[in-house]
Amino acid sequence: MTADIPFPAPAAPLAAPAAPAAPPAAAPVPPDPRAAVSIRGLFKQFDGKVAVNGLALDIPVGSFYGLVGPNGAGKTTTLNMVTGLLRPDAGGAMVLGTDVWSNLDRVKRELGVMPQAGQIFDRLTGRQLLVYSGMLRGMRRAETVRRAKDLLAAFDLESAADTMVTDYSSGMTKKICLAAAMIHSPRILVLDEPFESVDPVSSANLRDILVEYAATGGTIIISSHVMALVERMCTHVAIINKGQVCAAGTVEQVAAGSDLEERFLELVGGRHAAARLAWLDGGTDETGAAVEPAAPASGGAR
Ligand SMILES: Nc1ncnc2c1ncn2[C@@H]1O[C@H](COP(=O)(O)OP(=O)(O)OP(=O)(O)O)[C@@H](O)[C@H]1O
Repeated sequence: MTADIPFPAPAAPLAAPAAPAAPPAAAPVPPDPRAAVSIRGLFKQFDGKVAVNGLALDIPVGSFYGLVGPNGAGKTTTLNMVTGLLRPDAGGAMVLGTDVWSNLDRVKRELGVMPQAGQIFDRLTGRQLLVYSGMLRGMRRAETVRRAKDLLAAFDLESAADTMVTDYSSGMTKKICLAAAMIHSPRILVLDEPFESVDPVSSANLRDILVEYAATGGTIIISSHVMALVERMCTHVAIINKGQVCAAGTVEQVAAGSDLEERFLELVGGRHAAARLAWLDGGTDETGAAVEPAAPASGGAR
């Protein structure tokens, strides 16, 4: 157990969130070893630009946790640091009481991380990819073959089981990536935009699989831009903006009696009057004069 290991502090002063002038900042809350994931002071910058800025969050065991935020808010960078794919500049995370960066192998056994399409061996067939993913996790071949069959059926991919993944549609690729993350029955699933490009029928099936998984005590962390989906499926949500958590809790707490999307817009801001793209009507220029179609270039093939 490594619950008492303090997370590394930044070596030099970092562009941490501005502290209020008064009252003095409270003592930092230590990470919670009972949480599925407990994040404290997570910080990452790329070329001097801060992507994640001292982020802290506790994700309870058995929750279906949605991370939402505008483009570039730092969701993927946070998930990459929590899952051991990217080393933080400062701060850290604990997974089921184990510090991520001092026990990476142990932490990885607990996690099922959905790979991105560009991170898989797509010249394997769907079935081969699943068997490979299971065996990579130390599972016996016979067991991986059995589970691969179940997963292919659950994700409606049986007819494409022996087709190379490179020939899958983007929705099918998403599904096989999710299946690959689940084959070793991890206790925590981390899914970056799992429903993107998945058709409504497959989405509904996928939702059922995830809800069933959560009912058995599994924890699911998804990032998504689809607020209605988060509101419908997730038990908890964190709104992330500019590399920090600006609200977190159960969906009801965060929505605070409003629609989650309304609340998101309220907290994140960024709405502005629609730009007038007058030329979109296709007929007039800025003076209101009719726009003539350009004459075809002369000298072309006749
Ligand atoms: N490898 C990288 N190199 C340089 N900058 C990066 C890198 N990864 C992320 N960033 C920057 O960090 C910031 C946060 O990016 P991140 O991908 O974490 O946001 P996000 O919330 O997942 O966004 P989206 O919803 O658009 O996927 C962005 O400004 C992004 O440009």
